[in-house]
Amino acid sequence: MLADALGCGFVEADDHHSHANKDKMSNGVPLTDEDRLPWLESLRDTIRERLGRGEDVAVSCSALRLKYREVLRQGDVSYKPGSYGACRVKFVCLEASAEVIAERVRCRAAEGGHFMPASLVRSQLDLLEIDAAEGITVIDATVPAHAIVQATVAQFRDELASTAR
Ligand SMILES: Nc1ncnc2c1ncn2[C@@H]1O[C@H](COP(=O)(O)OP(=O)(O)OP(=O)(O)O)[C@@H](O)[C@H]1O
Ligand SMILES: O=C(O)[C@H](O)[C@@H](O)[C@H](O)[C@H](O)CO
Repeated sequence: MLADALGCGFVEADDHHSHANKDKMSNGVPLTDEDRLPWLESLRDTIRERLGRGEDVAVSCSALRLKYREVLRQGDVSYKPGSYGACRVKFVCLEASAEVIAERVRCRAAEGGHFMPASLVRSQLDLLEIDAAEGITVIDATVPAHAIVQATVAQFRDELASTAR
């Protein structure tokens, strides 16, 4: 929905996970940083390729830790570590309580549509870290999806305009 609103391409980060990573998560075992590195590098390369072609892209991704986001920010070849504001790779954090998130994941797992069990939600939230200096946009994810998109686009238009090349 966000990609449509921005008129850009879309990449689902889960499509970049190896079979081994997906199997691990299906079995209720959290991934390690080592498991995640090749996945993040693959996403970084995809972002780099798209930006290199002059395209924008929206990526849905559990970029939980600052060091994961630093890999993704390298998708902008001009990125200097720590210069968050100047980076073409922007993040939006969809915020909801642990209960709301676990319930959504449970519903989705019950529909049989996803490898990720609700039992892993706690380990994901335990890893989530956002450094205030990053200036990440935080959006309330408990409102309807179209309102989330609207709020995100409003934020992104300004931010993207300021780093457009
Ligand atoms: N704004 C919303 N209001 C109510 N339910 C929502 C909202 N957004 C998503 N959901 C529901 O939450 C579940 C998970 O949503 P979705 O698969 O889009 O999340 P996701 O961020 O892609 O998850 P993951 O990163 O774990 O794959 C779905 O069942 C979806 O219908
Ligand atoms: O880094 C990870 O542990 C994974 O990317 C997970 O976060 C899941 O794949 C995601 O939450 C389901 O979409």
